[in-house]
Amino acid sequence: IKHPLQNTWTLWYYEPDRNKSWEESQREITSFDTAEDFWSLYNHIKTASELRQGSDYSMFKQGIRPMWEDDQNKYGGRWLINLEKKQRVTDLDNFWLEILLCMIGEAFNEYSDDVCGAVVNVRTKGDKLGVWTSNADSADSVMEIGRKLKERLRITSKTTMGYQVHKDTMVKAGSQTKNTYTL
Ligand SMILES: CN(C)c1nc(=O)c2c([nH]1)N([C@@H]1O[C@H](COP(=O)(O)OP(=O)(O)O)[C@@H](O)[C@H]1O)CN2C
Repeated sequence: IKHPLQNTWTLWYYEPDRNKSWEESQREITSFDTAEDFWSLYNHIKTASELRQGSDYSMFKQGIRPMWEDDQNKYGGRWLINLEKKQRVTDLDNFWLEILLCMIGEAFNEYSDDVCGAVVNVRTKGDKLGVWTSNADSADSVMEIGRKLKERLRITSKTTMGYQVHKDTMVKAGSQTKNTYTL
């Protein structure tokens, strides 16, 4: 039999389309709830570094849409990892896979329930990885999730990680958003 996961996860794909709104451009691909089905999906699709620039993958718990406005996201924020351009070849795909495995493997111990999902933004100006949590005010939860991420991704001080509250990002989208926590 297949190995069941604690949660069901949904993969979304975003590609910019001038004829559609941002929300309409978010496409739900498929959901899975076993380790085997995760791997067959992962091995079937392009890696993040193979996507067109401007595209995103998002993987969220089933029922949570990959957007600030979702009830599960609106009081939360994200741990954001900004990559250097050259890290697309060396780190992007490894970091993204490691984040996916942390999530489906519930690696954040008692704080795994606060994890909503993760987003990878493939951008000319530098790729970004975000892990979204549901409550920006739970400092211990946010910090423990950040610490575990840093550990599992083996992120050194070279790569910065900051936690941004979605409410702040929404109003400052495009310019620099302040980090409420940093690691
Ligand atoms: C419901 N709704 C409209 C809505 N809900 C959302 O949740 C949401 C958006 N809109 N986003 C839009 O994408 C632009 C680029 O952000 P980016 O994170 O791709 O980053 P770049 O500026 O492309 O690097 C954002 O400026 C925002 O317009 C982003 N976003 C998460």
